[in-house]
Amino acid sequence: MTPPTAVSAVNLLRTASESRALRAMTAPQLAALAQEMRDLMLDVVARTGGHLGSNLGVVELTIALHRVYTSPYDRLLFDTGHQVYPHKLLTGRWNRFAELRKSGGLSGYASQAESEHDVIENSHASTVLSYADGLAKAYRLTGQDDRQVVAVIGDGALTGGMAWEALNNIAAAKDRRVTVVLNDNGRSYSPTIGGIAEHLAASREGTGEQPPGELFRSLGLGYLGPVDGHDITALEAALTEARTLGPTVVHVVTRKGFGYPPAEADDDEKFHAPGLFDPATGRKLPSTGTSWTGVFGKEMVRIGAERPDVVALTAAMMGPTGLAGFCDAYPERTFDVGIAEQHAMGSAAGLALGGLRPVLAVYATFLNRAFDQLLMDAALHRLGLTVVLDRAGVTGDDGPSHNGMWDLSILQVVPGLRIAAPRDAARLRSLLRAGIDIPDGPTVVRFPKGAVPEDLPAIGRIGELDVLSATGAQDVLVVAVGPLARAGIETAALLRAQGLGATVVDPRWVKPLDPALAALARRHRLVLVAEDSCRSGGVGDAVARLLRDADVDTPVRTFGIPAAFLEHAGRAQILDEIGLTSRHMARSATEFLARRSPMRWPLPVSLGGPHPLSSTTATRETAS
Ligand SMILES: Cc1ncc(C[n+]2csc(CCOP(=O)(O)OP(=O)(O)O)c2C)c(N)n1
Ligand SMILES: CC(=O)[C@@H](O)[C@H](O)COP(=O)(O)O
Ligand SMILES: [Mg+2]
Repeated sequence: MTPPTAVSAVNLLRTASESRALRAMTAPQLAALAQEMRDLMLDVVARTGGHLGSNLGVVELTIALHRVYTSPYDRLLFDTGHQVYPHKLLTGRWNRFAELRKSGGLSGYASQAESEHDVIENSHASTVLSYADGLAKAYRLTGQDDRQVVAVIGDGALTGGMAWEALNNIAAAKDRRVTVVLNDNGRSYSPTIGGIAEHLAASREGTGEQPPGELFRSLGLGYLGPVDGHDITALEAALTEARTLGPTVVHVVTRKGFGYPPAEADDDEKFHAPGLFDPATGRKLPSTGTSWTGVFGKEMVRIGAERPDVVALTAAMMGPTGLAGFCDAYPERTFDVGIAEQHAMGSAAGLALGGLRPVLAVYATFLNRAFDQLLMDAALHRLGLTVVLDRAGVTGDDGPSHNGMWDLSILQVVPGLRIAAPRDAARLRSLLRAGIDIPDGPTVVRFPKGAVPEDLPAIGRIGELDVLSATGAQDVLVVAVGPLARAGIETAALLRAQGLGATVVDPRWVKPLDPALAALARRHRLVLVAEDSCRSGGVGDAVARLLRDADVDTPVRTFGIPAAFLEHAGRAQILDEIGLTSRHMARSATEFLARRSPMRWPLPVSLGGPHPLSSTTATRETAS
């Protein structure tokens, strides 16, 4: 087969997953292909958002992988999967790449539905080696020993404990074909921390007392490297050698953001997830408004000045979780533990035992990793620590594994844990402070991704419940959790237009719920609960249980995220699709009440001020 020219080779790759086409390319053609891949990724990610630095860093590595191995017969596995854009371009998705992260378009992570070449969709770090271990065992038991299992893991993901649990097993199985490709760019978002990072740096730079890779050799693993991760020839030589060996680590040294100067110059995060930007200059488009993360970060700096016992922890996401300001102000009181949420929670328990007041900030979806530590290390010992869950609720574009939709369900069963869901910046600041002030058990404060809405003042307070509005008769009690307070208000307005009265409350603390909610519910004909979290076992179910336990038989309708993996799409689109909007809630209530019986007793007057109805001649209308 005559070697195609660079352009025709790219065209060939544009239409088919042709590792043969790749193998036929000459070095100049491969260089041209690599450049075309970088140009395309830059152009698209600048417009769609997504991951840039990590993908720019693995272009040559991915080309070499697809030239040495034959995917999908050989399995190419990628940890976290945020660096699979080159893999997608080389496996027949070049012409779809412009739809990256768009609804119905390409996922920003691996996707089995997109391609037989894709395996791990989870986007949660440090799992790839466990898949490799299991796959290799399966191939051994099913007589498919000739299938190579290649696991690409970043130096950041290698700081996750699960990776070492897997390595412990892989190292012991000399007869299984697992190649670990360690993509070492020295960074997670920011520089990777800890002894592992220091060992890798010493291996990269040939410094330190130990020979390169001693950490792996000492486990009985093979080690090849360090290899220049931007030299396709060197990469292919190492990978080809690794194919002939037992379980081996190929230590590949890459540069995050390689080939795009603004990314390479970005000392903070190397354009890890830069948002939208001008590809010509690298200038990031300013985000609109203040973010929830920003409000949290600023309040932490203020709290840090007032409370010298407050310390902060992050799992390799100092910037993304808003702790960079606290770290700048109080570096000795800030701990980046690597991508190690379980250890972060355990270390926070130790810090609390030592008399300090830890605040651990993680994305809500990654809390799942540290559930047992929160339960058995923090709650069992009634330790005063606060877990701040950013990206709580539907995030959308990052696909099913990134929605922060499980915390309000799994945390319901943690004894003594208190959970706050602020509806706006003012409540975030006050609830964060209240949470940090609770000394005898863990607290959680959760808020969504993106811009924080305007403050939404209460018109009254019943116990812990903020009353946001009370209009008309006592038909519907809307319990709106966190930022869905605004949707709750809108629901009440829509109900009013139907001649139905509604009371909207924000519980602020969703665990434990204030028992006053049951008494309030008793006075209404229907309770709606809206939560930006999974319906199964969430706040809605907790409200229903509270009412049952109080012998209140007012029906409860819950609105939240279904227990499903939601395909990637924008947040607003997803909320509409799952019916988590005021329109859906109002319609559901109206239809329900249209089928139901008469009114209940009048709303209590003492709402902390004249009942808004006292000044109007609201009529007691029942839905017709
Ligand atoms: C359990 C978990 N925690 C945090 C994250 C957020 N996250 C996504 S990519 C990343 C950094 C990964 O660093 P590395 O593995 O070195 O890959 P690189 O981006 O450097 O290629 C982090 C922390 C995650 N995906 N999973
Ligand atoms: C891969 C990962 O876990 C994150 O990088 C993800 O992209 C979400 O990040 P943001 O919500 O900050 O965009
Ligand atoms: Mg890295």
